[in-house]
Amino acid sequence: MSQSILPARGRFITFEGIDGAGKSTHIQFVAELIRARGQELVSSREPGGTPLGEKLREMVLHDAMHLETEALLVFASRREHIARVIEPALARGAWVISDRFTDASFAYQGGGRGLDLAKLDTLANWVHPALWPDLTILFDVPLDVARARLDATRQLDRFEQEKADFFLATRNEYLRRAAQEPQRFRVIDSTQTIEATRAQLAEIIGALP
Ligand SMILES: Nc1ncnc2c1ncn2[C@@H]1O[C@H](COP(=O)(O)OP(=O)(O)OP(=O)(O)O)[C@@H](O)[C@H]1O
Ligand SMILES: Cc1cn([C@H]2C[C@H](O)[C@@H](COP(=O)(O)O)O2)c(=O)[nH]c1=O
Repeated sequence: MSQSILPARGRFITFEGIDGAGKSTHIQFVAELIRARGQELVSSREPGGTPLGEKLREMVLHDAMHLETEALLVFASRREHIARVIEPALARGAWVISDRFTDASFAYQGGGRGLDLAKLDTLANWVHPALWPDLTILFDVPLDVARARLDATRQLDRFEQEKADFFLATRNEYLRRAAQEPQRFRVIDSTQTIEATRAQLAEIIGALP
């Protein structure tokens, strides 16, 4: 009788933080660290990561909508992302890094917009009952630092135009989740220099089995 040997499941790593915290700056660096380990890597983002998800992203970032519509759209994008990108990649042994995942929904829709966290739990349990990141790297900065970085660089989308109390609540919800799940989260002080952050990231990725 022949025995099939399945590839070991890949790892799923997510990056989180308020807008301007610096996560996008560091994702390419982490991707290179992982590829240097000889791993196949899929680098993606949310909302987005699939053709349909990217259309939903445009709506979520630019069109005014009810806060529950916003939550449903980010989870619709996520459902597609998991089915078409994340699960197939993990199943064939590839590692997946995603610029944001469900922690962003808890932080932005829950913390920032004030949507009942129990509704977000329901959506998360429906859309991905058995999938959570193996590691979540949270880039943490005070609001004034994030705001100065954003103002210096770009045209602001619907979230980036929000006021300080929105980002304060978003950041607090991220930190609350990180404190609740210390085994999954690594919190990086993103007020450090880019070089110091890179050194910390190299340590974190290097320590992964
Ligand atoms: N440690 C740092 N020190 C100084 N500037 C930084 C640091 N990290 C990032 N920046 C700068 O801040 C700006 C915003 O960074 P980045 O785009 O990575 O933020 P982000 O968290 O991905 O934001 P968003 O989620 O809105 O895309 C960039 O111009 C980047 O060069
Ligand atoms: C996944 C997800 C994202 N958001 C928000 C957070 C950001 O403001 C944007 C994405 O932009 P980025 O600069 O590429 O990070 O979308 C959200 O509100 N809820 C979510 O679940």
